[in-house]
Amino acid sequence: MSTATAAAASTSLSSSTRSRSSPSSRILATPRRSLPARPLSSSPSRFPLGPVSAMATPGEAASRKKLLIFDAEEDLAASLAEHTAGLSEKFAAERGAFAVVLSGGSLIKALRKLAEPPYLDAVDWSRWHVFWADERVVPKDHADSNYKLAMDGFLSKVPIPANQVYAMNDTLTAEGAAADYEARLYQLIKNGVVALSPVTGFPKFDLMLLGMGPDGHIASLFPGHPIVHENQKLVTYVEDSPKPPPKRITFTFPVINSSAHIALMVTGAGKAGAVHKTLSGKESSSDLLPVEMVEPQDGEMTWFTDKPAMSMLSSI
Ligand SMILES: O=C1O[C@H](COP(=O)(O)O)[C@@H](O)[C@H](O)[C@H]1O
Repeated sequence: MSTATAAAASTSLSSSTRSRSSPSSRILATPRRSLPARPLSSSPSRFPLGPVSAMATPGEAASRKKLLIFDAEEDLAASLAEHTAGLSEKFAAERGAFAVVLSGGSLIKALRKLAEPPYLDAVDWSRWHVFWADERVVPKDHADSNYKLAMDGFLSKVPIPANQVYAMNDTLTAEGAAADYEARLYQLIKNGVVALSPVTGFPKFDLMLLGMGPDGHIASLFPGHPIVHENQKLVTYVEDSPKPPPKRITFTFPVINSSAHIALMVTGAGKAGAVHKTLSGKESSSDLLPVEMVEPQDGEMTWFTDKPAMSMLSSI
């Protein structure tokens, strides 16, 4: 486990099967398919990837989930930085680009260690292409802008070429901005900056960094909103978000679930209810929360959580 110093518990999850094993590894479920551990690159890595990533076989459809629970936020941030830097190195070596998707909210603060040594100097930032899972339809310098949040808290501190940071066009309506972002995404798929999933036919981002709201929303996909069922478009929009501001654009579930890697950062007691509903394994008669619909089709998912977020799961 890559977080040995973090006093983190590592748990592999699958929504299809749940069983118990030793308390040290606390494996709740077996992966759907067992793939041999295999190095991804012959050159030594500066950022050793954890067991989930090391087992991935590019091009093969395998869905894996891993749960990391941290005692301290510092350790979560360190692990998230290591995870991201390792994937950056892997994809830069494999395909010459690292297409990474940011969210807004508390995630950005948790990325801060990437802008510090050793990552600041060691990461090849020239390979990064940065997107947003969702954006609020406000000017880029508005306090509610996810672009501004990421720029102030992270992007301004690392040398990513400015033309590789794909912000929403803030001069358009919500509908127009979603269509514009989707058109630019199609162009970047054509150019090979973003890969295409052979499994789903949707764009396959190298890393999708997600947060989750207390209501179980991810990106701007809110519980009970019809856009959670969008299955054609890459990017859609809402004009009635229950969380302000009301107008937002968002990647759709087919895009999110086609990612090669999803890192979902969920911390705090306020999120324990949604975490419990998602991870307890109990059948629920109510509709699925958006977070429960995160299901990688062609990749791997890692939860970065803390004890307060896990507090309603007494058996974990
Ligand atoms: O509104 C949003 O909320 C979610 C969750 O934010 P958090 O502060 O509770 O972590 C965020 O992931 C999303 O990008 C944002 O637009």
